[in-house]
Amino acid sequence: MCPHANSDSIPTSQTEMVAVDISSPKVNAVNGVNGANGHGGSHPSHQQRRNPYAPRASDFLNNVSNFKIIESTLREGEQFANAFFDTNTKIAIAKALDAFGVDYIELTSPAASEQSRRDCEAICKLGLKAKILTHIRCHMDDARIAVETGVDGVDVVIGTSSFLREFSHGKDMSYITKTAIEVIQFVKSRGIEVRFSTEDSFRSDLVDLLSIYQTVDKIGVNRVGIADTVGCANPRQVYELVRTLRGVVACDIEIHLHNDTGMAIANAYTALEAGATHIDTSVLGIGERVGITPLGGLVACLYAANPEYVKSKYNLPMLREIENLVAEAVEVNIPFMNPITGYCAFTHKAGIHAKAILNNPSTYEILRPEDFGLTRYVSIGHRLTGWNAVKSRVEQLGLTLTDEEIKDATAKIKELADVRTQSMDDVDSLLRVYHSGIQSGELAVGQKEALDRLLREHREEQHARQRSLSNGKGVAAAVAAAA
Ligand SMILES: CC(=O)SCCNC(=O)CCNC(=O)[C@H](O)C(C)(C)COP(=O)(O)OP(=O)(O)OC[C@H]1O[C@@H](n2cnc3c(N)ncnc32)[C@H](O)[C@@H]1OP(=O)(O)O
Ligand SMILES: O=C(O)CCC(=O)C(=O)O
Ligand SMILES: [Zn+2]
Repeated sequence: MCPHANSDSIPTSQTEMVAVDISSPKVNAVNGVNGANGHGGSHPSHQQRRNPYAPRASDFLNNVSNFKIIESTLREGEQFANAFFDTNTKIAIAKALDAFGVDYIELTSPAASEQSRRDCEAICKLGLKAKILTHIRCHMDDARIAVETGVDGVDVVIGTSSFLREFSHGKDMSYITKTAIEVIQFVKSRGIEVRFSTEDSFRSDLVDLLSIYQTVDKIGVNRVGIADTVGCANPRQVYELVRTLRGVVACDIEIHLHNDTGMAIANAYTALEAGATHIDTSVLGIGERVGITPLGGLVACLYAANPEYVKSKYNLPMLREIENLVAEAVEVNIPFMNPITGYCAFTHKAGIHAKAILNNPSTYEILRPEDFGLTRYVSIGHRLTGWNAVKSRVEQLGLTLTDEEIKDATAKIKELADVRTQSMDDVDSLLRVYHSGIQSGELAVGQKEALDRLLREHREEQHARQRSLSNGKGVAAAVAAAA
């Protein structure tokens, strides 16, 4: 079972880990989770004052708390090797993204296939709050088809690196500029948004880039786009290019970042710091090769910077549902280390962490699971556990033990966990046996042999009960068969 089941109950079916759910209001109250401890930052300005690394007033270009997401699961995401989205799946994904609150949804080119065109029209007719874009080559044939679909805007792209000019479309910069002007003016004449992007921007000549961006800005393009098509850029390069471009164009700046070297989230964050206004994402990052900036990872990163802004803009508890929807559609699992929704994103294990987390989750959490509709866990059935975590479980079970007794029981858990990880049931049984031994006077702190005997007796009793239960079932089955 995934530990993030959105429930207040203590999980019972985890086999690998004993986990204490510390999300219940009672425990929260006891540990002051909802108190004025700074966790999750209900007052970001206060947090920022205390954080020397927070954005400064002098970072006047910084858009970390003022950005738009262009969600491209239904365009870039369709380029993921496993992706095939039928019409209903596309509609379900578009509706879910809209309910989550993304600003734009980008769709595959209607020139790709007849069904792609029909799907684009169908999604435009849904009446979503998000603006619908489609993505085309810098070519009048594609533009003519795109403007007839009912989209709110068209994203136009063409390669500007020498690689793509030579081996993809074979056009030089003057042809590219001339065609870009023609396409942009045509789309604008239809009264819809238009964006112009250079593919493979980070391997393109800077003078070529700035020159074409300046030209399209002058003729009134809504946005220009930078694309790290091969995922070669690092944060410093992203910062420099966006910052330079910010000084050259007046229009909005979008950025599209591939994740070939694992930089896509960091690069997106840096782009916002440098003045980018729009970030392309896809759910789980799916796209060509290893894909682009993942929606969930970007949201985690931007939430960490300004939780109140991100909470007010997006329906965060929907993230898990959207990721499950897309993961199922493309037949992949959610990676265990996925930000927010990874299997153990909010599970704390080592005793030192557990103690501090129980006192104040801010000690080891930058994201509040509650804000994402998820649950925090402290895992205790292992040899790295500590008596503070065990004490929390003892209290959840409603048992009364002194600190000295809890430390004694913890030593036993560690001894057993040195052989194998203890399940939730194993730890609970041990604590109950320990407690009743103390209550009955059969056990005192440090009496290892007495504890071993009580545990042995408990196990034998359980086996006997199981045997009689299965015998009972056998008799019932025989009676039923005879009848
Ligand atoms: C980096 C990116 O992800 S960009 C977006 C990628 N998206 C897609 O490719 C959408 C899906 N693609 C398709 O369905 C098809 O490739 C189509 C319909 C776009 C074109 O199909 P075809 O006409 O059969 O051409 P094909 O795919 O073999 O080659 C691409 C053609 O577009 C040209 N081209 C490539 N990029 C561009 C561009 N940005 N602007 C204009 N023309 C371009 C190429 O020169 C080539 O033209 P050619 O037919 O004269 O050789
Ligand atoms: O249109 C864009 O900006 C990006 C196109 C694309 O997918 C890429 O270059 O990787
Ligand atoms: Zn891409």
